[in-house]
Amino acid sequence: MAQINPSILSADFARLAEEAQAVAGADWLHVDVMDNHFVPNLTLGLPVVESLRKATDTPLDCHLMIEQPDRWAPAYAEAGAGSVTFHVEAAAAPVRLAREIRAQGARAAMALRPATPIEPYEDLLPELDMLLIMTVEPGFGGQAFLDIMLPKIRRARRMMDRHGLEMWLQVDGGVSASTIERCAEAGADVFVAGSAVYNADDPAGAVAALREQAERAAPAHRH
Ligand SMILES: O=C(CO)[C@@H](O)[C@H](O)COP(=O)(O)O
Repeated sequence: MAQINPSILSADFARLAEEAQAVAGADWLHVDVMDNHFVPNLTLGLPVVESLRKATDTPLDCHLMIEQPDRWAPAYAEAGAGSVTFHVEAAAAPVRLAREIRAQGARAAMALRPATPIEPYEDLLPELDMLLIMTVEPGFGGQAFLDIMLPKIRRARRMMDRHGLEMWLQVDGGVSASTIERCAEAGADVFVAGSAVYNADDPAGAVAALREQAERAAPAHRH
């Protein structure tokens, strides 16, 4: 089942509650936390996540693009995020961190920048509920999809299947009506979309259309 997670990075930050409600049919709301160190951009932190939690029933998928995720990630789970993603490039102890996130009752996810290979982390996969393969350099919305990431998505899905893991495979960056089918064919099942949703005249309609496209393109055995 394909899941569509609109990224509020492309929303109007002065109207976050309304913007969250505009995509009430989404599976998760993707919340990009950036610290201007791990990536060259600064967005929001724990107080905003706490407030968003109260403003919407859609579960929050927090993507931490920050240094020292070992110190901060469990607090996002405590603040009400249903899923917390840390970057492996920034984590000091990814296994311990994934266990701490799960111990707080959230799903634990690990993200890879475009240049980070998946192979060294194969043994970590059972500790995770989701793997995020970035399909742009993290930091900004509205960038062009990197189709050179498609082989990595395919390899990741094969690896998960080989280990018999039910975990989710998320893609983030440049996901739109013209790229989502290639991601779904390659094995992704959770799709973050910022500009493709929030720049649309009808954000809720864009979520539904993207989901339908992804469902249609998914390999038959994944339906
Ligand atoms: O994490 C990021 C960017 O670093 C993303 O979540 C973007 O917000 C996706 O935006 P679009 O590429 O879909 O416009």
